[in-house]
This record gives sequence, structure tokens and C-alpha cells, in this order.
Amino acid sequence: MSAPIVSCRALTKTYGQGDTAVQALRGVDFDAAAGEVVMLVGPSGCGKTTLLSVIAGVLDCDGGACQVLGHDLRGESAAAKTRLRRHGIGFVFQSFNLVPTLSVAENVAVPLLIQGEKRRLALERAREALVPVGLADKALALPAQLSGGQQQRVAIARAIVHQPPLIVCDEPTSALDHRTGDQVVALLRQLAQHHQCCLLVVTHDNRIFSYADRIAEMDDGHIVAIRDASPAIGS
Ligand SMILES: Nc1ncnc2c1ncn2[C@@H]1O[C@H](COP(=O)(O)OP(=O)(O)OP(=O)(O)O)[C@@H](O)[C@H]1O
Repeated sequence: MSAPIVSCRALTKTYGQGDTAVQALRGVDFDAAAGEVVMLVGPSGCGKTTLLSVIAGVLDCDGGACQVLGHDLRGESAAAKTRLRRHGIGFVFQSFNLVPTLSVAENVAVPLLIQGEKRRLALERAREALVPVGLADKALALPAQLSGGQQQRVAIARAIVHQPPLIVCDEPTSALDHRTGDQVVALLRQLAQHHQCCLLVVTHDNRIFSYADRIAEMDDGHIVAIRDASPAIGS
């Protein structure tokens, strides 16, 4: 197995307290390695987004252990987690989350600018990142001038521009039609493999399962099964 990128043991997370408490994670064991695509699936409310958010250092867990990129997240300060997110993790969301007033290239440059890269160099690298997603000619466009599939490809360029070893995606295809969603996930898989990064995808979309190496099924705050998937043809 390649280098471990994520390792969770007996992970627990509860929202709220007392009568209104919701135990979203009830002891999750989960591992993911460099170069693999793992999809987190399961019924609504089973804890997929919570698990992804803990792994991405966006949410704190209450119990158990969570190692990401060699960092023990339970022992990390908020500042250290912010650094980990900025340098180590790329994010792709259901609703693209592009800044409407920035050009496509400026949107892609955001992770580099946040890291402190000089604007000229950041924009140059952003334009380079638009090439593999097929949008080099849209660098100066505004997000609203692009289709949904094109906007998600911009978001993918933004997720990979700083070459993070981990990319997390929450329902990346749910705002897209089937064909476009398929293309977007094929592209994500191809780029993740090219950069040997670990790709974690929360999804309800069983049409994209064939792009996973492994599928982790969640139910009621647990991972109840992990199975190998058949990788998509041509990957
Ligand atoms: N901020 C919050 N405050 C309170 N409860 C929450 C919060 N976020 C999630 N929950 C609850 O935690 C449980 C797990 O939610 P989570 O969003 O992780 O599930 P999910 O599997 O991603 O669901 P979906 O597929 O519908 O997005 C659910 O019962 C949900 O209602």
C-alpha cells in the first residue's frame, strides 16, 4: 500500500448537547492512501460530510484519533489546521463556490494567493492549471459566463493548483447532468492519479462509483463496509 494520507481510528463526533445531541460519527475506522480514489457513500444523514469535514480539519472530532498527512488533528492548534488546509488539501464542493466577481484565473489563483504567492506568479500558475481541465481559453471570463460543468472544472483547477496531496470533494456531481458529472469525475480521477494524490469523494451518485478504487459505505455514523470498486475503463 502507498503512503497513508488519512488514518482514522474510533472517531466520534456529536453535534449539540443533552436531549438535542446528534451523534454523527460513532466510532469510525478509515484509511486512505496516496494515489487512490475513495468514495464515501450511504443514506442521507449517515455522517459522510461530517467525516469528510473532520478529515479536512474543518470540524473538530470529540474522540478517537485522526491522522492526516502525518498530523494528529486532535493535537493540532487551529492555526496548524489552517496551515494544513492551505498547503495540503484541495476542496471541490457541490455548488462550485467560485467568487463571482473574480475572473476564472483569479479564482484558480486563490489558494496560491492565500499561501502568500506573488500575484503575477500565482496567475501564471493558475493559467497553467486551466490547461489540463480544458479551460485555458476562459482565463479572463467570469464564472457566470461558464456552464455548470465548466465552473466545476474551474473548481477542480483551483483544487489542484497548489498540488495538494489530498483532495476532498463533497457531492461534486450533484449540480451537473449525468454526462457532465461523468466527465468531471473522470477528470478528477485522472488528475489525482497524475499527481499521485488521494481523492476522497462524498457522493450519492451511484453512476460515478466506477471511478473509485474503493467504496466506503456508511450507515448511522459507522463505516459498515469497504469494498474494492472496478476502476473506470481508460483510467
Ligand atoms: N451543524 C450541525 N448541527 C447539528 N446536527 C448536524 C449538523 N451537521 C450535521 N448534523 C447532523 O449530523 C448527522 C450527520 O450529518 P452529515 O451531514 O454528516 O450526513 P450526510 O451523510 O453527509 O448527509 P447528506 O447525504 O444528507 O448530506 C445528521 O443527523 C445531521 O442532521
